[in-house]
Amino acid sequence: MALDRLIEGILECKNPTVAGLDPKLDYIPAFLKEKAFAQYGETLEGAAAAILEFNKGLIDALCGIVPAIKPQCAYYELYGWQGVKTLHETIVYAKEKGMFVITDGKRNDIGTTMQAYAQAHLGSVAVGSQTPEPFGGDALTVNPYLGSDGVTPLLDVCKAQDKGIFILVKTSNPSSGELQDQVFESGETLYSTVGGLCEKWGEALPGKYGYSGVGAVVGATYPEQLRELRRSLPHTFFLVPGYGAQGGGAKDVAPAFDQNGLGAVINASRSIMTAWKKNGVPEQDYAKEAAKEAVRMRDEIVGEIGGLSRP
Ligand SMILES: O=C(O)c1cc(=O)[nH]c(=O)n1[C@@H]1O[C@H](COP(=O)(O)O)[C@@H](O)[C@H]1O
Repeated sequence: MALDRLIEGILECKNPTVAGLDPKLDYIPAFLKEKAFAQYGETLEGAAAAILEFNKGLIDALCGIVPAIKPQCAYYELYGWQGVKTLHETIVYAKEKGMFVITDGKRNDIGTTMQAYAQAHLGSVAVGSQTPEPFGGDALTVNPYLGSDGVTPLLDVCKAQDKGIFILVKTSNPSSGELQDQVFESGETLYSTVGGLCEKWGEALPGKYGYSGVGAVVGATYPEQLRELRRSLPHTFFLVPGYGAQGGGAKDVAPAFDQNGLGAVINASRSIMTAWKKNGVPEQDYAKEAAKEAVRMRDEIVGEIGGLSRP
């Protein structure tokens, strides 16, 4: 089961974190942009080439330290089809380096369309006698707003292709409570109801460490909800964004973990990608500085939770 592979990567690296790759041209050192623009001009192609080099440098520096990356599709779509090609090339490169890839697409639609998203991001598609993998990520973030028939096509693809999904349960943004904290007549919140569905959907994808292939996204900015959901969702692995740039710290994310220091992977994007700018190091050292920040983040979180152990 796919999230077992993520858990194994976490245990090998002794690091329950994921590096978000949300590249904007502003984050990219001038020397990489100059090289790409000299070859392709100040065009979408030039931007996409600079992003690919930036990502490859980060992946080279982070692999072996961080078990996974999470590219957010929007930052690639921003640069048109050239950017989307870079998304694919980034996924392929990270997988070649042995990293687990969570494609952050937050996709959802009616069943037939969801089937297409599932095949695009986690599966394969028939083209004549061939069945190429369009993107090839290991897991996809998913919006549950359309209900079960928007999710079950993914479960079938996950089962057939050994992939996983992360369902938005309690997101990290300031307005997440507007809808997600609404209380039903039963007294249950919307986010806990969606959490319950994750447990149910996950029965189709059991894993060997007790966590299913249906994970939940719960923000680092809501530590109380993290604690509540960790207790109520024993088989649901958490993807926890909101550490770093959004203000979450090690103490905030600690309630996401179980007694073995497992059960969650904490994401940081900007704080890793832009560490070189924040710390004022020479731009050639951008990847080294990202790795330094990833190690600092790992040590802070592992220190807070008291280590990780194989169940
Ligand atoms: O699904 C996500 O990854 C996600 C869910 C959520 O609730 N909050 C959230 O910030 N994210 C994503 O996590 C990343 C956070 O980036 P930083 O704030 O730069 O670390 C972005 O790619 C967001 O799109």
